[in-house]
Amino acid sequence: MDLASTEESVSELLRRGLDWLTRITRFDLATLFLLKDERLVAVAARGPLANAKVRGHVLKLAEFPMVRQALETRRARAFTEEDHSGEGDPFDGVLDLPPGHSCMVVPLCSGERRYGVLTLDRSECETYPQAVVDLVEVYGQLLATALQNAEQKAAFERLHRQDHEHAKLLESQLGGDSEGILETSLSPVMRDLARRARQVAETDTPVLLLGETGTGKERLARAIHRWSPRADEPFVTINCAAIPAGLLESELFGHVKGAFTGATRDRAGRFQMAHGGTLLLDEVGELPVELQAKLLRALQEKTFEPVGSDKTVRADVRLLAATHVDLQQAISQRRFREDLYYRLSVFPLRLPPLRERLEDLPQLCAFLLDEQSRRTGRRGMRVTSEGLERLAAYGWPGNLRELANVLERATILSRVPELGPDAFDLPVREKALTAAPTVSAARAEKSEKVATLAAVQREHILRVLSLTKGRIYGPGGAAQLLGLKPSTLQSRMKKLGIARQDQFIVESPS
Ligand SMILES: Nc1ncnc2c1ncn2[C@@H]1O[C@H](COP(=O)(O)OP(=O)(O)OP(=O)(O)O)[C@@H](O)[C@H]1O
Repeated sequence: MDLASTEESVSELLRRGLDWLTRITRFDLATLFLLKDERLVAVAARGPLANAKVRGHVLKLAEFPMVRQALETRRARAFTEEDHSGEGDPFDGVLDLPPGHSCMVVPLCSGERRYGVLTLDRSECETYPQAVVDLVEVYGQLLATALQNAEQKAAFERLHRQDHEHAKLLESQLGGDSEGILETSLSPVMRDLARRARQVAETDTPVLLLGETGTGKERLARAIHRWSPRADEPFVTINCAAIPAGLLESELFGHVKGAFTGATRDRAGRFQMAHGGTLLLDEVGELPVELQAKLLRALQEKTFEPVGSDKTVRADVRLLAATHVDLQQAISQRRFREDLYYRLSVFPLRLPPLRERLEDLPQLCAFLLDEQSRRTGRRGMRVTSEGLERLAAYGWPGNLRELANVLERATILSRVPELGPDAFDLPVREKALTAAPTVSAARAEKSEKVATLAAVQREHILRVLSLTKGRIYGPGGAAQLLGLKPSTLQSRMKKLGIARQDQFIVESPS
């Protein structure tokens, strides 16, 4: 037994074990030794002779062949006067016991495990009778079995704790663990949403998650998976907007070797990977029309053919889809199949934008700061009430994702744990940026004071820059989102005075 990890329950067991022994036989000293690396270490002692020196006494097995023999044969034995003179006394140098005193060694073994020995000593010079030795031997067996149970229980609890910690770590890495926030939300809309999500999670019904970018659609999808009977099976996601249209079919349904240039081996698609579990089709509105028919069939019949194969594959998948675009509009523009839409939208769940659930701001900030502390190493960060007021006054076009970014930036830059209003580098125009992209332009037009074209452009660029955290270049950068060349965007920004006035960090390509 690993002494360092000897758990409370084991120590308690040993203590009580020695107490019971007093009812079986007489002794002046009963000592429990546990075996560690061929040495016996005294961990507990009872009786008038027990003292601090006895506890902690160490015996090398090699120096006490009869003790070793008791352990190997698993038989208790009484020491005779002869034995003492041959091998010496285990307590020589520790106790002043008369030569030939009563002594017995009892192995503590259970199954394959050798835990140690129990020794009994009496000052009288009289060998323990065999009947007593037999009785204490049985007692030793019972004690060893109890030790084994306690050890297994401790190991099980340790494992369970580790498992729990692993699961928690994994969840937080996956961005899970926020179901609590969904369900304890102060926003009635969110609470109702969480309730409905839990209900639908129990079924295999497809769910369509709607909401602006960053409102938590993917996070809710993960929660639905975890709440579902498929929770122990894979959760697979695919972002239809992030994969070039030409590769999407093979990503979704897999391909066989030789299906196209570069297909050097068979490869399973996300549908097969998600077999038994859940597949989230993120940005489903971006799915090319040609693929939509195949998806519909995969949904209805649970079968499909990998690219380049005529063999039908079966996959049992619960489908969740998410989009921030208006699919009805996409249908009217013939970019989205109506039959697929109805199939996907059996159970739509719309996530409210952050600006419509500001009552959750304090709880969300606390949650996100805590979650980020693992990454930033800054524990105990909190937003002051003035800081919260400032955050509540902002429109959050990037929703929870933007909030997470703003908080992380503030945490890194702040020297103190309290984040006040000045800690946040929010885009200057705050509420003016609150409306969704197209709405903001429309609103500007409708407004009594009609904004100039430059003002609308400026507002739009600012909004996109705040979404990309000021990044212009690369995939997902502002230039790509706006459909402009980076150099064009930069010169337009210069003209509109954006970079200088609004202090955006504008990265240059390295
Ligand atoms: N309930 C929540 N509590 C805390 N953080 C959340 C919650 N929901 C989402 N977030 C955080 O907000 C960010 C965006 O979430 P998510 O990716 O789920 O949004 P989305 O709506 O799928 O975004 P997009 O439409 O851009 O794909 C993530 O960092 C996520 O961890």
